[in-house]
Amino acid sequence: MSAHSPERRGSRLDVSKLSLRYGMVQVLHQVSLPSILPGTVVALLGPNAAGKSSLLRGIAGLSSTTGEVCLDGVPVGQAGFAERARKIAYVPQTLPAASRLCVFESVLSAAMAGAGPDGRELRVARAAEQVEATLHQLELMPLADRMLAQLSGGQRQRVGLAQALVRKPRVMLLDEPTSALDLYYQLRSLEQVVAETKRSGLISMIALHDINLALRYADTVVVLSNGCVRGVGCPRQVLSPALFAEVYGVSGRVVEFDGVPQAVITGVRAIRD
Ligand SMILES: Nc1ncnc2c1ncn2[C@@H]1O[C@H](COP(=O)(O)OP(=O)(O)OP(=O)(O)O)[C@@H](O)[C@H]1O
Repeated sequence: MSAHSPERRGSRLDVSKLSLRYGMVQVLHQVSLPSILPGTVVALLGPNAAGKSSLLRGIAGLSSTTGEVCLDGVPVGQAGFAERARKIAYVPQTLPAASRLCVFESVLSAAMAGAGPDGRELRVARAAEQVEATLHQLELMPLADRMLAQLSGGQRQRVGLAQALVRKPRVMLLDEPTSALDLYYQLRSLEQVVAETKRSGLISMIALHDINLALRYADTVVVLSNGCVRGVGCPRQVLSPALFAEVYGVSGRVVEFDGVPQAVITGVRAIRD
């Protein structure tokens, strides 16, 4: 998958034959992806129940899987859960509302979790600087002192992104990070993710339902259906009329409008099972 020239070298991510089951139900079937290089934004697409969240959780080590997830050729499972969590940040769709922390404290605790082995005072001072920079970057400073429990769904979702970015992971797994956001913050948040991905050489894998956001921001798309990969590669090539029909059950195609690729969906093709 596509490479860029990040300021800081990141890690290559390899996902090989990843399978996941919940009880008797097989949800992912030997999912393998081409190597994902540092500085790549991957959009993870597919219909409801395709397995997008399961794949992200499997890569993060939050669900038990078979197969292999490697960073620079080393299986991430070998390093233990804490080390894996330092390298791979997973952001669920919604942060739990029940928290006694304010925004600054919640992002600070994420930064501390990702901090290196320096003395505690130094770590806190450095982490606090990083929190401030991240809150500025995501336009969250006005909310810094607000309690998480008092935020709107969209505000909480933006704080979740701040918690991931501040940790400076190698891989960021974002589960529908724009589902609660207005149009402005959908674009601004993904612009920040793309900028940080390129600047730091991390890998961002983003589950999305909005094809237009994928077309606008992703270097690569992975399309899942029934737990299998149905397409992977350059968004404009993968998102063909045949794929819209077969995977989503709709008639659609990608056109260029004012220099921006857009999906035009003209209708439902067939009633899906
Ligand atoms: N904890 C669970 N226990 C049992 N089955 C589950 C569990 N979580 C997910 N599933 C099942 O796994 C399948 C894949 O779900 P998953 O959440 O990964 O899909 P998704 O592509 O993220 O869907 P959506 O777009 O609707 O969020 C679904 O059939 C779902 O019902």
